Order: sequence, then C-alpha cells, then structure tokens
Amino acid sequence: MTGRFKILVIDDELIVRESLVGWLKKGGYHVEGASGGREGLERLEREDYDLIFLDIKMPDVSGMEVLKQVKERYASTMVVMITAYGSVETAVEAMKLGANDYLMKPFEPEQLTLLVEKLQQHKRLLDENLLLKQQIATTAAERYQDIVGISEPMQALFQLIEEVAAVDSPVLIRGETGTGKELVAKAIHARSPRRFGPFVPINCGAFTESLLESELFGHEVGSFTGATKAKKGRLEIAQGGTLFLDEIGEIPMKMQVDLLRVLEERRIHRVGGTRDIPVDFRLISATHRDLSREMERGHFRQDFYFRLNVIEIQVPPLRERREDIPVLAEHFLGKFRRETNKPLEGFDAGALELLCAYDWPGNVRELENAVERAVVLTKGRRLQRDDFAFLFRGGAPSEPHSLKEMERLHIQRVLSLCGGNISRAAKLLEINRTTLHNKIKKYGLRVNG
Ligand SMILES: Nc1ncnc2c1ncn2[C@@H]1O[C@H](COP(=O)(O)OP(=O)(O)OP(=O)(O)O)[C@@H](O)[C@H]1O
Repeated sequence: MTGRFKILVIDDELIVRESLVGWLKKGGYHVEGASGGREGLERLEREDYDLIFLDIKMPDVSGMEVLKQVKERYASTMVVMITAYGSVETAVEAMKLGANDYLMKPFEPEQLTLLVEKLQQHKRLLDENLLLKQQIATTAAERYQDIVGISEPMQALFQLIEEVAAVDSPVLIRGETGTGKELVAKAIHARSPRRFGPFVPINCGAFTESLLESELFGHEVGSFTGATKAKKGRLEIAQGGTLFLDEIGEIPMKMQVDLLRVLEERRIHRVGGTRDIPVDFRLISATHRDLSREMERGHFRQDFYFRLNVIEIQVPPLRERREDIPVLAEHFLGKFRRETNKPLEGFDAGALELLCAYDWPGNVRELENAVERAVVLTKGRRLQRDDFAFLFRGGAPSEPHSLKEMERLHIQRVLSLCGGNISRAAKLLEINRTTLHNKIKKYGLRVNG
C-alpha cells in the first residue's frame, strides 16, 4: 500500500530535503525531491503525487505561490508546509489557502511517520468519497435509463421512447453506427409492458446466411451435420419479450421472406422441423443503412420494410447534438476511472474544446473509446488536449503506430474502400464477418461508406 503513495519534497535546503527524502524512503514510500518551487512545479506537470512537503521560504518561487498553483491545478494532492520556528503565522495562512498541515523544523522521524500515516488515511477516505460522488454525478436530468444526453434532440428522443414503449408495434431505429441504437431498443423494452420478458438481441451482420437462419429459427436434431441436439432460436427465446434485430440491412433477401412470414403468421418452424411453434415477441430492428436506397438497389424487400417500419425512430449523430459531448465524456471518464482506479480529476478546458469540435464519425462509441484510450495512456491528473491528439492524426500517420493502431487504420481504410460492405471487407481482410464485426465495435469504426 505504502509503495503506491507518492511524495514530493520541495525544499531548497539540501539537508532538510535529503533527510526528509531519506526518512520517507525508509518508511517504504515512493519519494522524490525538488530543490525549489520551479523544479517542484515542473515535476508536478510530469507526475502525480499524493502528498507534497513544501518549504514556505524558497528563493525562486515561494512556497505560498506553489501551494496556490497546486490547489488550482492538482486539487486532490495534499500539501504539508515546512516552516521554521517563528513563522507559524505563515503556516496558518497556508492552511487557510488549502494546505493540509504543517511541519515545524526541526522535526523528529516519528512525528513525520505519524503525520504521513494520518494523511494517507485521509486520502483513502477522500478517494472513497470521490468514487461515491462520481457514481451519483450523472443525475437523472442527464440520463434516461442508461442513455446519457441533455441536448434537445435527446430529450425529444426520451419522450418518443416513452410513447413508443406503451404500444406493441414494430419499431425501426435508424442512425449511424455507434449512436446508441441498441441502448434505445433496451430502453423501449425496459419501459414496455413486456419488460418482465427477455430482451433478445441478435446482430444480423455477424453471421453467415445459414448460421443466421439457425440462430433465428433454431434447429431440430439432424437438420445439418453436427446438429446433435435440438436448439431453440432467438425468435423462440424472445417469447413474451422483445426481439432486437440489429443491422437488419444485412439480412439476406431469402431470410427477409421467412421473417416476413413469421411476423404475419406468428409461428415458426425450426430448421429441419415441421412442428408449428407459436411465437410472441415485440420486434425492434435497427440499421445504419439507408434502407430506401437498399430497396432501390433491390437489396431489401419493400413489404418487409413496411412491416418493420411501423414506427420509426431516428437517433441523431453526435455531431448534431454537441451539447451532449461534455456530459458523455464525463460519464465515460467516470466509468474508466472506476475501472482503472486512476485518480483523474477531469478534463481541462482545452481537451473539452477539442472533443466538442471533433466530428465523431464513429459517434458515441468512438467517444467512449477515445476517453478510454486517453484515461489509460495519460500521465497527468487531468485529461488534456494532447491526450486526444490521436483523433486528428487521421489516415496518414506521420509517426509510428502501435500494432493495434495500424490494425484500426487498416480496417477503416478497407471498410471505406468497400463502401461499408461488411462481407466484401471481410473477404479482403481474410477474416470472417463476426471477427470483422467485433473489431469494428472494438475500434469504433465507421461502416457507412
Ligand atoms: N447516449 C448514450 N449514453 C451513454 N452511452 C452511450 C450512449 N450512446 C451510446 N452509448 C454507448 O456507446 C456504445 C455504442 O452504443 P450502441 O451499441 O447502442 O450503438 P449502435 O448505434 O447500436 O451501434 P451499431 O450501429 O454499431 O450497432 C455502447 O457502449 C453504448 O453504451
């Protein structure tokens, strides 16, 4: 535990500095020394410290000035002022400015140990408190179910979800990749009379035609080689609940006919079976494709389209609701802070400005990935503009990239080359569609052309 507690001693007096550093090191703490205010501030720029011992009197930048800057920029770092006998008043002044305690020269090692232990305890309590605050930070006003958003289009969307949830008609959710279509589908289910039934999602783009058929309809024993057991399909599993067909635009024409029949007759046959099985689910589907164009091209059946699209919901792209960017960024920061246990304080103004200016072709998923990456890689306490510089590096990297990044860029290029056609891109990349799909999700890539 003590190994992770980091201390910086800022004192221009060599003897005081070295004895403090020495004692604290013996206590098992990670300690560094700085010989003046300026050097101390430079170190703080580069690294996080839990505690600073700070001499009040220093020739270059005074202890009081350093204290002010620390409180402004690294609010959660604790500060103990080091003061000479006779200048207690200044120490008290410093405590008014936010110092946690003071240590009067000369001091004994025991005194020091007790003080550090007390502050360590204090820090633990603060961290727990911070965590609690983060957990309740995203207030009800900012989220609906699990959907975070304060913009007008999102407020209108929440209202629409509420209305749509009350009826049982099929819903088609449209929106670019990563806009939160699945979250919307889940929210509709969670507010609907079917909420006690299952929510069964299936990504139609992630299977080959025959696998998709068996996933949806299930199969009987012996219906194909390897079918040693009968299996329920998702249409059956969704009994009493909601079936969510994601990437409906990827469904092959023949299966569109089969599904259309199911929606009309409310009965299915498993693959290889003859038994009529009644099904009862609400259908929500989603697509990032322009289905009217797909119909014109002869890739999507009109009758099927009308069946799906009884109620249509559009989820706007993130660039059309930029007010949501800061709240979403904070929301994801909270999430990844909890996951990584990094004591991050937030975004600085430059970082937020940059996030709000960026166009987010991969929408909320891309923002989520970007915040995760910044949280993992940052060396500072606040996420800064530089932590998001990778967003603007684009497809022409001028500096070496990690293997992961090369993969991300390569897949994005191939996807654009194939105009967003997943099957074609998967073929070119020599991976299967499921793998490609998972990578698209993982990297928050754009699929639509
Ligand atoms: N408004 C939001 N609030 C919080 N998280 C969000 C929001 N919108 C999207 N997300 C998150 O972004 C990610 C992508 O969302 P989701 O999978 O719902 O998008 P999608 O539109 O269904 O994407 P695709 O078209 O690629 O399937 C998820 O991790 C989701 O939790």
